[in-house]
Amino acid sequence: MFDKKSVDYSLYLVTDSGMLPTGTSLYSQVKAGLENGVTLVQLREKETDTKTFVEEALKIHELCQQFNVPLIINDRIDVALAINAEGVHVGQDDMPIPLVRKLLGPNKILGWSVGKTSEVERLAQWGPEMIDYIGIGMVFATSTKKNPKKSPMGPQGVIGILNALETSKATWCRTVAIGGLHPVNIERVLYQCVSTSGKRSLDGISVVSDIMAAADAAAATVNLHTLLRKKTFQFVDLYLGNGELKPEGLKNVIEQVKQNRPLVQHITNKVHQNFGANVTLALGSSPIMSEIKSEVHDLARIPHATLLLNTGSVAPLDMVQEAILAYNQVGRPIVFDPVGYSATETRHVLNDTLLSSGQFTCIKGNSSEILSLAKLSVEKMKGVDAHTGTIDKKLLERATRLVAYQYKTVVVCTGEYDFIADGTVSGQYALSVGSRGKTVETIPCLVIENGPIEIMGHITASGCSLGSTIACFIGGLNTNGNLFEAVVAAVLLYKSAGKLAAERCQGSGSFYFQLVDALYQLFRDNKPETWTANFQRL
Ligand SMILES: Cc1nc(C(=O)O)sc1CCOP(=O)(O)O
Ligand SMILES: C=C1C=NC(C(F)(F)F)=NC1=N
Ligand SMILES: [Mg+2]
Repeated sequence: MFDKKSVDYSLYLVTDSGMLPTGTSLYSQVKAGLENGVTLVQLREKETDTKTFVEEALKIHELCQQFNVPLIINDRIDVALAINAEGVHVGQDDMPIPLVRKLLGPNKILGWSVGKTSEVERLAQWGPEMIDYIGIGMVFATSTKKNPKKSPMGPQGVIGILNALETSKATWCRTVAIGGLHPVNIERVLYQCVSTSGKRSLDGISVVSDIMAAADAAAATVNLHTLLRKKTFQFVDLYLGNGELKPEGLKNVIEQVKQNRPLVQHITNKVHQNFGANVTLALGSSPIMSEIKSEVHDLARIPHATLLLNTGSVAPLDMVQEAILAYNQVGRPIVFDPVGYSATETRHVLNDTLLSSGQFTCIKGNSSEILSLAKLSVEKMKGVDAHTGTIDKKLLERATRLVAYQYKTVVVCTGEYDFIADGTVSGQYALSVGSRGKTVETIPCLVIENGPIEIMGHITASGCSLGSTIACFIGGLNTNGNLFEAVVAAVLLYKSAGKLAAERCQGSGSFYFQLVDALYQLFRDNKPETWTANFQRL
């Protein structure tokens, strides 16, 4: 008898004979999968009559046994018992779990579809004898599941389920993600989907169409298997270090920007466009304010191209998502500015949709945007720290660290103080074991206490143009340039220029121009030792 505690959930094929390419069969697709690394199979046939289902199940079971791979039957407990399959997978609307377990006995695998944290709390109450694993989904939109009753949760929704498993102490429960999983997004899912404590990551991924609808199911499986064995997601062609900052580092960043004159594509709001273009020019870089879907792949391929995505823009969603895909595909950086993150439901949904559409290199926001991205709110924390009018620094540091860790990017939280945290954990990921010691508390983080520049808030697009500055500095790096260093340099330069301009100006009008001049001068001088802004490590 096989031991259900030793199941390998890493590459879980769920069948569907409704999408088979001509010349293939259910049997041939499953066989190709098993020969190339599938570790678990689920027979899921919604339209088949019982007689055919049982015949198929017997054949597929016999095949799985040749590879010593367990077979799970979807929904049909009677068929599972009839053929003595290794387990059953049921959904929320199928037979109640305690009854399924009663029919199966203790030694068979029982899997459950889970999409909400309340369902996790339920399974925890049932205890370790009940649910063995959960299918967390759907992660992304998929046409495979007919009339779905739930909407895509994205990698951040998966993190919420992993956190709920920890909170409810369901340590025995294994996890696979499912829904729209393909090579284009699997590394990002494995990289981001770690519980916030760092203790737990996904035990595997589950696919239907990537293999079942593949003309070459063997090649599709090999590709998936390779991604699962990789340990690093090099999502951008930069050095994702562990926060080290070399003494000459800041000077070195600007040298590279001067040398490489990066192209910075701005997809941004109307008010920021002109100022952002001028800031980009002042920083020896070349702006392009294109929102044309059909040229975005060409732009992304221009050497040192970088995307600045500011969601105050009204560019069509499909064009923005194409831009994210284009820059991710060529490993070029994207700076994301989630303007008004949750000020309105519309913005909340739009920003969450974009945040689950690709891997960002840097997220820059003001304190209220970062606090809401971290799902922390001043109100919620008010009881803890009676703060004196300004949001307390501990809360902002925590929020910056959380967002960096959960989205695996560098995060800049701007305001009275600027916090910068590096959640990229060197691009590392691993199945099941979590982050192996890299936690929210231990990722690199620093604060720039430049003192408030009151007048900064009196001109348009001052925050947005910090985004342009960060994009210029990241984009200007040579391959393997230090990402964290470039972001720190950008914020230090920007704040120092702001301070200089505030001293020189006679009002908000001249501040606008003094700021561009100050950026221009400090950039060309490239003497970081003269900059007035400085940082403290946290
Ligand atoms: C079977 C199934 N369950 C889902 C859930 O969200 O519970 S999504 C899904 C279909 C996944 O198919 P594909 O890999 O082709 O996107
Ligand atoms: C609806 C489903 C959700 N998840 C899974 C699996 F990934 F296998 F756990 N299988 C299903 N049939
Ligand atoms: Mg079902």
